[in-house]
Amino acid sequence: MSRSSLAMDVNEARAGAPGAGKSARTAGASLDIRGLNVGYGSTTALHSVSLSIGAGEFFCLLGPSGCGKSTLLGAIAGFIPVRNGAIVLDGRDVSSLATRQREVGVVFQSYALFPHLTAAENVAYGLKVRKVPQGTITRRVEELLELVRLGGKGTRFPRQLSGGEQQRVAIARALAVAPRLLLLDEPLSNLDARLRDEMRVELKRIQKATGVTTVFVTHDQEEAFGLGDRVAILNGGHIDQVGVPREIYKTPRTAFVAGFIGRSNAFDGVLTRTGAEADFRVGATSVRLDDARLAELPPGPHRLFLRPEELSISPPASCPNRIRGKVAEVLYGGPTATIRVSTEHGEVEVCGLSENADAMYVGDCVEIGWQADAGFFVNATAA
Ligand SMILES: Nc1ncnc2c1ncn2[C@@H]1O[C@H](COP(=O)(O)OP(=O)(O)OP(=O)(O)O)[C@@H](O)[C@H]1O
Repeated sequence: MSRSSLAMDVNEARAGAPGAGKSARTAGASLDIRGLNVGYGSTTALHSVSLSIGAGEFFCLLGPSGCGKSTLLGAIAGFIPVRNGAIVLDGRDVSSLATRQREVGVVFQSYALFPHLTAAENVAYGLKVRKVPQGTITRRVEELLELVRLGGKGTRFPRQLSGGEQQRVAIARALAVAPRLLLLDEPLSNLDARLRDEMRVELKRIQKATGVTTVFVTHDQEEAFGLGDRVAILNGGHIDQVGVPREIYKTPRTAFVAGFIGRSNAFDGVLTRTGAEADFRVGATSVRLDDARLAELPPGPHRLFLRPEELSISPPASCPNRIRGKVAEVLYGGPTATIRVSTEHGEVEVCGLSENADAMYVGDCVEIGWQADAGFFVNATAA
């Protein structure tokens, strides 16, 4: 189905929705969240959260349990009142509007389908409530069921559909009223690993086809990185970092993000400067760093984080950084293997191709190396 035919249908579907007409030209709205404070009684769940999400963007909110992801989504949807701040959709402050007037579609972890309605009737529900003409409803439901690859299954009841199919009905139902914003709260976490992978691909396809701005909540880093054009990391009701997945992985801005995203080895060292000379030492080991990075670091203590895949065992002679250790554990993981090595700086995790670990055994003496541009430092003031 082409994007233009969907967009045309979107306009028709939206004709029955409040505020129809003038805002129906593009499928997705831009979203600005400004200084949002949200709480429950004496608990403050969101502290002055600000975010800008572009029209048509697939944006992920990622963070551990209790960091405020669902609260933020609920506030955007209009389910949870805000104490301060503004939620602005395409330049219009919607903070005090009811959910229905915000033109948002919501999909939850539990599909929340009406069990006594068929898949098609579930998808049609919002359109019926909005008194959209029956002909438009029939056409739109058919198109949406095709979009989520459920063509021909419209007459089935939810109990006659698999978990993945039910979730696709829930997505089609949320899209039926042509929302400007699609909000998804851990929608894949009830599915098994294989189905979850398939649904990720489907979701991305559906989002690109409709162009609807999407905010997706998850605690699963792989999911957020796989789906999100950009990702925000929430920590205790604050946003620690917003960026494209690669930027967040390669250059975490806070110690929390460094610890939460991926795995890393931490080396505590001290930088000293004597005239133009700078020396970063971890214990007695002098660590070679890129000149540009060295220039940015003030004298004093710093923690160098190195990803397991940035380290190699038996590095080439040209490798500027190397430490010795003893293999403590070899963990086979299919294409890659993780080797834990005991060193004078503590246990270090190295990840590489498993074929390189085939002849490695616990107790072997090894050398670990890394390049001068490997790893990252966390800004002390942001940590
Ligand atoms: N109805 C409520 N009443 C009181 N406190 C609440 C309520 N809902 C959430 N909270 C608190 O607000 C904070 C944020 O909760 P929220 O559900 O938004 O986190 P989350 O990141 O979505 O967590 P999870 O991943 O476990 O769903 C938590 O401290 C939580 O205990």
